[in-house]
Amino acid sequence: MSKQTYVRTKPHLNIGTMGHVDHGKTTLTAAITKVLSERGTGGAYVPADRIDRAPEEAARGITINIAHVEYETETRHYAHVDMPGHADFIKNMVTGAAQIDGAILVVSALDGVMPQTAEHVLLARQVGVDHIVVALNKADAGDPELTDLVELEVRELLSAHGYPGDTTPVVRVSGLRALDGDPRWTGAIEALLDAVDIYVPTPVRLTQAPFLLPVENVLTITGRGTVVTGAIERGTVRVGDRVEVPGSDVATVVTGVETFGKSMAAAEAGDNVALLLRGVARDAVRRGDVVAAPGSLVPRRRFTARVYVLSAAEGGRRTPVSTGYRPQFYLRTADVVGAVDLGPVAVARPGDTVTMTVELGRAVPLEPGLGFAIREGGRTVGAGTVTTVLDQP
Ligand SMILES: Nc1nc2c(ncn2[C@@H]2O[C@H](COP(=O)(O)OP(=O)(O)OP(=O)(O)O)[C@@H](O)[C@H]2O)c(=O)[nH]1
Ligand SMILES: [Mg+2]
Repeated sequence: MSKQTYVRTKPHLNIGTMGHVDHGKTTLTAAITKVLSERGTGGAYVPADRIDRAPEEAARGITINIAHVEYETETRHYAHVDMPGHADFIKNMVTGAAQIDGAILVVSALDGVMPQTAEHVLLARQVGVDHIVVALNKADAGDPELTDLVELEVRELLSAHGYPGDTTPVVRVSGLRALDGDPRWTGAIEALLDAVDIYVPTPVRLTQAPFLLPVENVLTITGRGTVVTGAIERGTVRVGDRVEVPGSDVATVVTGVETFGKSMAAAEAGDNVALLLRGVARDAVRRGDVVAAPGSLVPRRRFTARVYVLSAAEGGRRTPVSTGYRPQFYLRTADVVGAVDLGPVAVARPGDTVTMTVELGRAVPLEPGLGFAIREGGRTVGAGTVTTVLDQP
């Protein structure tokens, strides 16, 4: 792969922008890279039209999924995923959020809390994003008193989902005006980044555990082979390590490790990487699989879970679900159909929290505490946590 080498000098964190469609996530992401590239702490300016470029084009240039950009503050190296706001892209949002250590919730000061603002906060809570910083964007165009109301509304939304809404940093920004170089607004971007540096703690990484990488994307580099990308959930990996894809017959050796186009001697939990796998066919591994240390885990199909069924007001179903219901389950990067058994209760109404047994259509790595989303017909209808992993029937 590449000749440049990544030198680890600062803690690495994964962060992302989320929020309703058109509230300015991509513009803000571009503005962050511009302000930081001018500050000179590290990372290059990535214009919005490059952040939004299609993954197919990125694949030609190899390495990480295009929605990721990297930048550095004085104290940290960040990989930033710009999550799409449109409802159709919640699938990507779930994948993105599953691997971030903190999120920047982008809310337009002109529009306030909108349906996907609320849905993203709910999903973030569910997939284990513990720290959210709010960017009240488009503050250049908003009336200050209205913006105060929007701020209150966002704080209430966060509190309603178990975040500390009263103490969450809320920073008024204008991605657009910061891109123009207006000092008032580049200063606001600096304030936002300071809030992220201070408010989002450096997570404890499980570097000693057996290696596990949930596969986010699979690419082919002509002449070199198959590359898988994603954020390492636990353990470490280096060139020459043996790995497998549990539940498939893929058992191979890692022949390249990269992050953002730079090769790495060793990658560890939290790092966003591309791994080159020796002799693996493109279709032998797919998004939703995991690459793991040999023999370290066995995929399972059945589990019990505590599940919150979203109310109609939250964008969920209007009618109850009952035993036999077969929605899609989003676990790590996997998207699998599952049959629901509600036991003696038999029925769960929108707004209820229930215990259920789930039998997935395909085995995936499961463990107590793993969060997941339940979707049906393009919308999120539930959110849950695995409580017990059951043996295969
Ligand atoms: N006035 C003003 N307009 C902005 C600002 N930031 C973004 N916009 C405009 O809002 C529109 C949407 O911006 P994007 O950055 O594409 O929004 P997004 O949230 O990434 O949209 P999706 O990815 O489709 O969900 C564009 O027309 C931007 O120019 C801002 O700070 N102030
Ligand atoms: Mg966007």
